[in-house]
Amino acid sequence: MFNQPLAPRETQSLDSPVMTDSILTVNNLTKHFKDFTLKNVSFQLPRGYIMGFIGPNGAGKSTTIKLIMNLLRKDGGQISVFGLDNLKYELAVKNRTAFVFDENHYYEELTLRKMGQIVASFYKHWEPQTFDKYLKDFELHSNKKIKELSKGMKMKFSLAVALSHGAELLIMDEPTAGLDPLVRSELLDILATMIQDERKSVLFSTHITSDLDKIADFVTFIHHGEIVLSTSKDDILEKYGLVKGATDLLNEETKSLFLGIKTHNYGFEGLVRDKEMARHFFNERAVVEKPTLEDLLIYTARGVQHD
Ligand SMILES: Nc1ncnc2c1ncn2[C@@H]1O[C@H](COP(=O)(O)OP(=O)(O)OP(=O)(O)O)[C@@H](O)[C@H]1O
Repeated sequence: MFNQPLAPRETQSLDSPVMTDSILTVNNLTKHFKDFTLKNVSFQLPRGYIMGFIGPNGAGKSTTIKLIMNLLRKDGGQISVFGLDNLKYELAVKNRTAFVFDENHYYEELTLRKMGQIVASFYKHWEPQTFDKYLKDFELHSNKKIKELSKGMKMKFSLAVALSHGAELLIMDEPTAGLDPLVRSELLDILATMIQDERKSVLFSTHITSDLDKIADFVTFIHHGEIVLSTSKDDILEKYGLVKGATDLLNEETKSLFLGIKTHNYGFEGLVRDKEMARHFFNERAVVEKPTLEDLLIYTARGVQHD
């Protein structure tokens, strides 16, 4: 069912949760910079799921996210959030969206309580009790100043803010970058809990693919400003295959089966889109295993570079 195109319902009611299957639809999004172009980026995030947005450094993840949040001006395409155009209904979209990114955008000298009060005034549906509950759960003392927080604590504070205004869509740009494994694991648990409310969705950009192995339902992979694939994680892990064999199996014909290949002293490893086809083709001569998302990222990036 995950691969079916989801038709967003263009209901333009602003406050009530819109019953649409797709909470975020990006269609043919284009942005030109001097040395980089985001090319016709399209994907859909269904309501109630977590999507990992992966790609190597400079692939266009932050640019796409900034365009969704209207922090950059697009050159073409459409973005609809909750079935609403993100520019035309910017305020309504922002009230229902939480944005967490890997930079501190709070006043260093303020206490968490004071900062919370200021942030509260930006949102229509601020929930003070929820905010206090998260500060407590995350062991953040409300009388501490922002500048006294560690990187992990700042991330938790951003998350407490993000989760306290009834947002249905949580967009996180590299939230796990620079966090220790314990805090990363806590963050993933929080997201998994959040998603139990089936109205909520998370778009999560990262190049730490092991985080996505644990929690993502969908994966959208961007490379050189283009979407390479956008599908359910299970679909990728079931269909794609990592082939391992002796180098003498490689010739012009067999090489064309691979999205990316790495050769070493003992043989080769390569990623194929169709595991069953590779099993059939190589028969007993090669081993075909389930890839990880990291394999997918590495081999697809290699393959595309070598085209
Ligand atoms: N304001 C800008 N002006 C010019 N070029 C830009 C601007 N913002 C981003 N770029 C370029 O766009 C490309 C994509 O950058 P982007 O930040 O979207 O990548 P990313 O996938 O988020 O990378 P990373 O994982 O390193 O954060 C890069 O080549 C970057 O130099």
